[in-house]
Amino acid sequence: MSPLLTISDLAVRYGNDVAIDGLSLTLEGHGIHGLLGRNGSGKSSLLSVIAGLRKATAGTVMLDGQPVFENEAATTRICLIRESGDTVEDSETIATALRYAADMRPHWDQAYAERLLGTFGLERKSRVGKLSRGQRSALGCVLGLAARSPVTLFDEVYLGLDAPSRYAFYEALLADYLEHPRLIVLSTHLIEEVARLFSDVIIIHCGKLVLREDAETMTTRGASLIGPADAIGRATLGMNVLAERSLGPTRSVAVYGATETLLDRARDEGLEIGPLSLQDLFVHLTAQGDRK
Ligand SMILES: Nc1ncnc2c1ncn2[C@@H]1O[C@H](COP(=O)(O)OP(=O)(O)OP(=O)(O)O)[C@@H](O)[C@H]1O
Repeated sequence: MSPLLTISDLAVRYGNDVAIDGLSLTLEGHGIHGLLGRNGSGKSSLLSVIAGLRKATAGTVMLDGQPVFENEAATTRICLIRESGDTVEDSETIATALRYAADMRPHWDQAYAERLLGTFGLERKSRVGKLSRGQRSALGCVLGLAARSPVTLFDEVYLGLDAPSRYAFYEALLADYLEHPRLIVLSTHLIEEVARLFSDVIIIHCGKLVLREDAETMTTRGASLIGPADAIGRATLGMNVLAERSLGPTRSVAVYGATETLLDRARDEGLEIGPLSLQDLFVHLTAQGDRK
């Protein structure tokens, strides 16, 4: 059965610090969801509440209609791999970490885990406490992928991984997802590197949901327009202008929610129309608004 994750009016506070502020979101079926947000926007807090590791201050997280917090039936179906790489005690070996994961994870694939160790150059007998930061992250990738959990959450797992290892992770994730579709959430700051993996994108800012859109729609709705300032002014009437910049008489704008009709108007004005990358869209959408 494909999972249904329902997050309703979620709030997470640490004393007076608001990490998540009335966020509602439904994730259904299979997909690789990109979770984007600036530093301190609440990604890790959100993921740890989804995984049932932290109690929400208010609101609920339900998996297939059941609350996840203090509910083993739900939490065994959710695997969160955190940026800290806190998988097992430092004194344990990688082999032990794999054994624990095999005990905890009903869909664990030991042969796949062993292959992934080879991919990331990890040794079964190595002590976790002696791993470098990147090797710790690689172990997190192995544990998260081989768990094959119906809901798999990767929270900035790439920290410390070098570029070849990050690309190996992306390739493994995509190949394994295609063979074993599941609900994956990947939080990342390396947007351009992973954008191609996302089936949809969730952007949060100051603990609130700013945008949730499937990746394909997102690329068709965003555009950059360049041309004379007066023509830009006429063409962008009715468009959602996220950012603008002037260079002498020329102006460039980033717009979101552009329909074909509006873009036709921009073409008629002789404007140069280009794509808006996910990274640019993210930067513009999260450029304003300080946490209170
Ligand atoms: N244990 C904690 N105690 C107090 N405040 C916390 C704690 N953990 C997080 N916060 C605060 O909650 C807010 C959200 O933090 P969170 O770690 O969820 O953000 P994030 O989006 O994962 O950030 P980053 O991208 O920098 O890792 C921040 O303001 C942070 O200072």
